Amino acid sequence: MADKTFFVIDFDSTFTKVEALDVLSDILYEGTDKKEIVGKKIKDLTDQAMAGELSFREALEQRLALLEATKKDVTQLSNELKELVSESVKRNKAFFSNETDNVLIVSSGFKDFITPVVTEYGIKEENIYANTFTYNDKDEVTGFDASNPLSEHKGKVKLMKELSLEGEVVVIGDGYTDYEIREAGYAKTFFAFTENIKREKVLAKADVEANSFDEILFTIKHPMATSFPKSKIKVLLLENIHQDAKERLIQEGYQVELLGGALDEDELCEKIKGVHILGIRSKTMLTRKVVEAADRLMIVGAFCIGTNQIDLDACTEHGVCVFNAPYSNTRSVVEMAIGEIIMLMRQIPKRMRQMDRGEWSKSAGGSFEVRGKKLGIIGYGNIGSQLSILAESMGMDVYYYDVVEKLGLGNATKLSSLDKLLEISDVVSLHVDGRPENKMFFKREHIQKMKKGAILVNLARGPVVELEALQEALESNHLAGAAIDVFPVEPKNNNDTFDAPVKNIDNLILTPHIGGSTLEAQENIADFVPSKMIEYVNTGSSFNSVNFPNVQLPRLESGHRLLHIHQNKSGILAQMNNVFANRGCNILGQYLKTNEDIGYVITDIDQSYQHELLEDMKKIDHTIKFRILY
Ligand SMILES: NC(=O)c1ccc[n+]([C@@H]2O[C@H](COP(=O)([O-])OP(=O)(O)OC[C@H]3O[C@@H](n4cnc5c(N)ncnc54)[C@H](O)[C@@H]3O)[C@@H](O)[C@H]2O)c1
Ligand SMILES: O=C(O)CC[C@@H](O)C(=O)O
Repeated sequence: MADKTFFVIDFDSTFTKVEALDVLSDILYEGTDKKEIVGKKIKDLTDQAMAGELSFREALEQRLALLEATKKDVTQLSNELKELVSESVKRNKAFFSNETDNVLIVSSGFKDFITPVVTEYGIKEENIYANTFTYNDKDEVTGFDASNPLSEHKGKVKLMKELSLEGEVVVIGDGYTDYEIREAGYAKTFFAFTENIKREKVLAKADVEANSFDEILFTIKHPMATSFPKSKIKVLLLENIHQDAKERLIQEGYQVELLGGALDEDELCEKIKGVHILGIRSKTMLTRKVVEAADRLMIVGAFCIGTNQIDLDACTEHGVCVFNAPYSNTRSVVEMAIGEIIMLMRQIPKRMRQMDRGEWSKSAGGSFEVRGKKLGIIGYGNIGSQLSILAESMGMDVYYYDVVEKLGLGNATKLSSLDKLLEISDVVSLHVDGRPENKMFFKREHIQKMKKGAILVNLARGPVVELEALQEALESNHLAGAAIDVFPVEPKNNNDTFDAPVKNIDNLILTPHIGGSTLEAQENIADFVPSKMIEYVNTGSSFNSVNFPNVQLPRLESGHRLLHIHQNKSGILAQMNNVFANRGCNILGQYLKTNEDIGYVITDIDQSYQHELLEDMKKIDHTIKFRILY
């Protein structure tokens, strides 16, 4: 930023979200037939003038002729406009008062309603350049002061020439008349402000498009630039994540790239550079090498339940917050398990294969109802316990085994021995999580301990079952059937080929990891995970994160929020509070939570603080990441 920079800011659709004369027309004609007709005419005239298609004076005259306003209406207008100030202007209130000598409102609107709005932001009255209404003795608006250059065609340019500001000038606005200042050489940079409206003709002329004041301050490296602008947040979504997720994140203002399959480690190390938010499913191995190659990564979203594909320790050490969707696809998995259990008990896969081969085998041999059969569930978590309810409602006797204490639902019986469960169950269904200790958890010895003629279902994780042993058990008819949805090695995408140690068995169902692949589940996930990501970006809330201390935060109403992630060492909070004390900073609220590895401190502070405070925060010992929100 130059030593002296002036900020020339437009009012309508820039400082405020709206065009003031549109609002005035609504006030005047509310509840009458005229509201729509006059409103439309006013809007058309405004758009034509803003796009440079109609001279400003003509547009102004025609618009005022349509409005029959009084001083009282103008006062009502400014009161309404106070509520309609652009969000990013509100967020940066401190900037306007800090730069009070350098901020100029240059508008072809009217001081009569602009002044009460902008002076609340510390903008000086003498720095407001705009038209003024003329009134008759009944306080009715009769027109405008025609000697004001801002009422003329190219009025803003004329005014800037008269002002001849000494310093660098940045002009910020949504209209063509704002661009004309830059075109005439009275400004160095024209920011086309698109937070409220995007005018293509104006955008085409812009030096920079800015969809918020945050972005402007960030771009010019203003010392008060704080929150990272949303439009600079890059999101990479892999593995065909549902389109709704992409749309949700785009709506939030992020840049989003969506790719079909997974990437391997080296590809991902390249692709992840500059990415702030990564979305994956079960195929992407997010290794330490990838996390270390990520130079901007803040958040990882697993658009599924399992997070075993993610090096959570590496993420935590690097201050990357990981979310998953722990419930969104559980029902889909349960329904698939139920369907497969019935199919296998009735030998349907075998019958289908026979039919394909032209064999007609109408026989009840080896086919059973599920009613009254014993279902043994291993892993009684979100899926296992839901399966328990549905299976019981079909008349199955449910038994379960879990490594932690779990309350049995319905009439399910808890077993404290895995062997006991294997010994009695007609169907064994695996629903354990993918923790490293569960690799090859269900081995040959467990398969052999299963009842003769029993059925095995694995919709949990591929490495959990010793598939070679399963193949032998199926070939020898020790087991009557199996359904396997997950495999130790799975293809990266739908174009890759697949092979597994278990195959060519009549009563076997193999599926390509689709337990959670229903449209309902994918839509639920596409809603849940982005909402967590957005909440973390906007409020710092880590609630439901799988690796961060879970902190649920209130929305920030005023003030600034400092988010500090550090290694969990003693004395960090004391250091932090010393910084606040030394910089004379008023703390509005503070939250601290730690886990074994990291501490997460959130401090809400009053907006008026010395900017050097932010640098001090980054220098605190063992800091991993620091960011600010407002
Ligand atoms: N096939 C699919 O498409 C699909 C879809 C969703 C989930 N999943 C997988 O299903 C599994 C279950 O998901 P969830 O949401 O119910 O998980 P969860 O974390 O809610 O439940 C897992 C349960 O298993 C228990 N457990 C872990 N190791 C165990 C062991 N060795 N012996 C006995 N109990 C053990 C845990 O204590 C926990 O209660 C996970 O592996 C998940 O990744 C697969
Ligand atoms: O959809 C996926 O890729 C994974 C589904 C499932 O394994 C999960 O963990 O939720």
